[in-house]
Amino acid sequence: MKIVIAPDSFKGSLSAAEVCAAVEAGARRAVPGAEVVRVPMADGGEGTLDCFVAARGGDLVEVAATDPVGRPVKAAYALSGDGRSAVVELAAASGLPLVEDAPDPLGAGTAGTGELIADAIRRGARDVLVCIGGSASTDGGTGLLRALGVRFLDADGVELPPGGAALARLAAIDDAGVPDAVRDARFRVACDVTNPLVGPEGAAAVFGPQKGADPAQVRALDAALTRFADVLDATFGVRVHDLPGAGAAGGTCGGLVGVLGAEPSPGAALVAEAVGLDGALDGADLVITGEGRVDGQSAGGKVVSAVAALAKDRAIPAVALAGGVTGPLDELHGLGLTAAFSIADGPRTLDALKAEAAPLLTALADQVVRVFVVGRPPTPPAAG
Ligand SMILES: Nc1ncnc2c1ncn2[C@@H]1O[C@H](COP(=O)(O)OP(=O)(O)OP(=O)(O)O)[C@@H](O)[C@H]1O
Ligand SMILES: O=C(O)[C@H](O)CO
Repeated sequence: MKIVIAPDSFKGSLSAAEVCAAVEAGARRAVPGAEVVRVPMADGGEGTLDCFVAARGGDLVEVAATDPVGRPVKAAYALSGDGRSAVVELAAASGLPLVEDAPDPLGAGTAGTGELIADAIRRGARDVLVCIGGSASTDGGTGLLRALGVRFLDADGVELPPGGAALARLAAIDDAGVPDAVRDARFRVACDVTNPLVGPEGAAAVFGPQKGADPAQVRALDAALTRFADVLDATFGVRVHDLPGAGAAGGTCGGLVGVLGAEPSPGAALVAEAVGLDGALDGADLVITGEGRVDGQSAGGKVVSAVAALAKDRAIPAVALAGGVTGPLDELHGLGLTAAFSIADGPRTLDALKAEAAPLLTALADQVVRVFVVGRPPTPPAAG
């Protein structure tokens, strides 16, 4: 019997790898001889680099980069063992926490993330997963793109300064200096939100305030991003104004799609692909996934739904184990989730559930796998 364990972390209590270990212990209690494959998962946010390294070997590579306001910062990305694939988290070099002491909503940029990508490409990566969200900037990803050789020019042909506000003066985008290695690379973007680039639901209006923008600055940034989108359209024939997800990380997704032809997708599906979950499911009898709380949101491109969808494709039952389970779960069932269970073994505080998460998870996995085994058709005797 083969069991694949592919959970997200339980935020605030267990990493995805710890969830795997606790579930495996329970599964082995129920079926000591089971083949168990652990595939710690993530949705493009926290923990993604660790999952990638666990699945693909390789290492974290630390780079001296530029923070959102131009200061030096050390940041890491993940490079696969074969050096061909990389995962870069935008928050590492361009995240909002880096500028808590110096918010600059108009001028903050994404250069550091571009420097990490450039380093990965220099080392041979041609498949780059960029996980975006949690940014300090609203620059449309222009800082990132500049680090890869793109130039953003005003009407006099002069390079614009960093930051989103300057894009109000954008007249031309020049990608002639982008090296072949960058052009040859495949970029995929895991976005943390589905907001469009501009307008009332856009990057500036919705996420500008948390980066320090006042209402007048939000209006200025929205107008600047609109200008950016217009020039992208005129230059590359790609319209990103209303593209779902284009507004992620201050419009970084829009810039990556427009200039590099990047492909935006929900994070968990991209991580599943990057860690090879599909292959791990070969011949599996049961998939166990999970996250801190399974709820209505879990259907929206999160780990549980991505795992359930892959399992459904192969007609493998998929069970989610979670700290809390709050319905309605109809959508998740429709996506392929067989059932979801909470680790709670009685009335408990959240703190107590978090403190006891590992042993409770082991006990629950044991019970769930026992039921699964009983419900299986008996294995036919071997031929001959
Ligand atoms: N051991 C636990 N027992 C019970 N509940 C837990 C446990 N660990 C985490 N949680 C709950 O799960 C929540 C985190 O959910 P999850 O791990 O799914 O992350 P998330 O998807 O980023 O969060 P959200 O669904 O709120 O956006 C915590 O706020 C907490 O309520
Ligand atoms: O970085 C941001 O702007 C938010 O996390 C939305 O992507």
